[in-house]
Amino acid sequence: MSEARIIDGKAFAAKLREQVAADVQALKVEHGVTPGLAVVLVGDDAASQVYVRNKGEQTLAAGMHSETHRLPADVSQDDLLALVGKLNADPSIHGVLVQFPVPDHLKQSDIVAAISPDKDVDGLTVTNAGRLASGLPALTPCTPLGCMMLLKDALGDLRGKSAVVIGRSNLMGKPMAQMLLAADCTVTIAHSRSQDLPGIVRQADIVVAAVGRAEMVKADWIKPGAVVIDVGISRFPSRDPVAAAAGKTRLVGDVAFDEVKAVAGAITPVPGGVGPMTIACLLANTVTAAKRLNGIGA
Ligand SMILES: Nc1nc2c(c(=O)[nH]1)N[C@@H](CN(C=O)c1ccc(C(=O)N[C@@H](CCC(=O)O)C(=O)O)cc1)CN2
Ligand SMILES: [Mg+2]
Repeated sequence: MSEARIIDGKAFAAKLREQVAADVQALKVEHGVTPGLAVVLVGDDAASQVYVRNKGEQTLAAGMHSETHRLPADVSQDDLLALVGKLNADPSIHGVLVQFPVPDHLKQSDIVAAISPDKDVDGLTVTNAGRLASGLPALTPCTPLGCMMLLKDALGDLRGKSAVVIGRSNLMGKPMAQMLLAADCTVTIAHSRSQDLPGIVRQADIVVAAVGRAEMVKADWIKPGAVVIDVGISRFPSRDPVAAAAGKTRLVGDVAFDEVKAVAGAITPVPGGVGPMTIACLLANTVTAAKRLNGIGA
């Protein structure tokens, strides 16, 4: 059997950003609306700083208004919620998100609950999660939205496919399962406590790994020809000791890529697979929110 097709999320995301930029231009010209995204970063987590900087740069590159609010790691919950309230009320802002993880003294669920569902471009509020689960128009979490785009591109029609999602987070596993269900897949949500995880995964035409354990999914877990989407990002010191000493890292997904690609039909790499889709979908969600807030048909 031939090796898996490598799904190029980086190229797909670049095309999506071009489409978003065209939509933004049309919104400006036809409606005088410039979509605006506000990102709130608490503390100095190294990876979050990179993601937030990329969000700001890509928002501007798409022609949108971008604001980044950096708060100290010891900010109080009240001060953070007050900022979210101000952004909810700001007519130049159509998307509001707080970058995760936040420091331990802050309560993630209360922060999410403070975001206006109309501006919830992470799709995390109970309103948007409920709307997704109910089959109503919703803003939906960016990473699973990106996974769905890659899956539809790889497979076309997903109807009747057996899909296993490994992971049950609000940001990824649960919305991913809802999106696959909405596409008429037969969906199983598995997780680190599932019994016989390899046996469950082996049934799947579509495997989405979002469990956060480096290289956990092995080749003998995969049905030959299955499409494998790897959402994991674990960071390790570079294999080159000189580079490692200089602080260089390498990224590893939840899937043992080198062995799984010999069995799968198609697979996303890490990096360059799902990751770049996250910010591209965030931009797309911000345009969707701007249209809905201005009563413009999406
Ligand atoms: N409020 C949110 N917080 C977090 C989210 C989120 O969607 N909303 N997701 C992740 C972080 N994230 C975006 O915020 C994100 C993760 C990864 C990438 C990405 O482009 N990954 C690249 C590798 C980049 C690298 O070198 O580190 C890839 O996989 O190719 C973009 C955004 C958690 N927090
Ligand atoms: Mg302003």
